[in-house]
Amino acid sequence: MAESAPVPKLVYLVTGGCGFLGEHVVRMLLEREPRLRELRVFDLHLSPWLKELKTGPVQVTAIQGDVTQAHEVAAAMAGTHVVIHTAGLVDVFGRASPETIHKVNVQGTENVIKACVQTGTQFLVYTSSMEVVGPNVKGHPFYRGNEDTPYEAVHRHPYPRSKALAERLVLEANGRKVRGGLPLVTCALRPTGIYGEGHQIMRDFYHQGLRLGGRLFRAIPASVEHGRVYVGNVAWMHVLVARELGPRAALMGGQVYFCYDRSPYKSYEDFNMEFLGPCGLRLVGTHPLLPYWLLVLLAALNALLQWLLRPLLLYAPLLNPYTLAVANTTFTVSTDKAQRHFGYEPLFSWEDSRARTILWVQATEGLAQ
Ligand SMILES: NC(=O)C1=CN([C@@H]2O[C@H](COP(=O)(O)OP(=O)(O)OC[C@H]3O[C@@H](n4cnc5c(N)ncnc54)[C@H](O)[C@@H]3O)[C@@H](O)[C@H]2O)C=CC1
Ligand SMILES: C[C@@H](CO)CCC[C@@H](C)[C@H]1CC[C@H]2[C@@H]3[C@H](O)CC4=CC(=O)CC[C@]4(C)[C@H]3CC[C@]12C
Repeated sequence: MAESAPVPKLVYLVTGGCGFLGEHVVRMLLEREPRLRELRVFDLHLSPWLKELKTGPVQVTAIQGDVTQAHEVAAAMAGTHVVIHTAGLVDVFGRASPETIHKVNVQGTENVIKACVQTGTQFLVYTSSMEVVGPNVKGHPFYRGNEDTPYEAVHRHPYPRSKALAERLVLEANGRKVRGGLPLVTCALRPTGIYGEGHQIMRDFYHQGLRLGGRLFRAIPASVEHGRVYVGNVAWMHVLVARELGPRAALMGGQVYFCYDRSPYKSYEDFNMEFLGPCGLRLVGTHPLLPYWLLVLLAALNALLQWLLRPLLLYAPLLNPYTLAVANTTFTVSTDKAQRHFGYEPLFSWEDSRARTILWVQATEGLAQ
């Protein structure tokens, strides 16, 4: 007798579902999670593309809400089976205050955990970050590391600090009893630098290159490798984890997984040129054009200007002491933990990931910045 298709019965909620990664998670769930009955998309700002999704077989519910408001989170989560918590304030440029970053990333995560307990949601997947590990303030390289590689994770910047605190809360919550008496099963995914369709910083570099007559200038030595992962593969890992947390709770509960695929190890700038090159940009210089001490000085000057101008305007350039330190420190991942624990294989090859990203960069040409 032919096997019948599974009856869709699960309710998922994706926080931050209108963000760069969140949108890919939402679309991937609709494409590849046959057990889905309802998908709730929770975000501070709802995107217009959500309307297009409402015509399929899965009920898509858009919920405008704030993770820092416990009652809004609890109301949205009532009756959900799985929550994928991607919402976060991704700010390493000094746009938001450290207090706001903490509030959204840590308190927001605390609210999601509390809501799981209160409403009986049994599975929580948290989008953490490589930044939870490093690069650390000492600039130690992390070369082809895995989840068990010893590394001195010391942070001073509010963003990595908040992600580390939030990740700890999520992992500590594993096993806590939720409403109805079942244990909460949690796990954290740590993407390295995500790229792909919708990546704002890539778009910024592209427009900067266009303004500079089709050129970008090398600032970081080509020998400094930076881990990158395609957004579609990060989304796929979230979908798989959410699916496997039930059957493999004993193995996966309370675990962390780096998000990885077969994207090549390169410097941040050389990697970006994989996409920006075919779009007509050129990276000038085989070595950094400015000496490192001058970049450090410029980054410090930017930080000072940001502070001085704050009462008048928001000055938040890409270069600051923190972004320079991250870009200038080798941080690469080499692991198969996700493959061993839940059978993850990248859904998109490097060639596909590259081609999709190039198409997207080309399509952004002429768009307002
Ligand atoms: N972009 C990257 O390279 C990496 C990102 N991550 C993590 O992935 C997650 C998603 O990041 P991206 O998609 O890049 O950022 P994003 O800024 O594009 O998306 C974040 C989403 O969260 C929403 N959000 C922010 N504050 C909220 C609040 N108070 N209540 C409800 N929703 C709120 C935003 O409206 C946005 O739609 C974040 O948790 C981030 O820390 C981790 C590693 C790398
Ligand atoms: C010195 C400049 C010369 O061109 C280059 C500056 C590039 C930086 C803006 C980026 C270099 C590394 C990026 C970070 C990294 O990919 C890890 C991240 C993980 C996250 O969870 C959030 C984003 C980010 C901090 C990412 C931000 C941009 C860079 C610092």
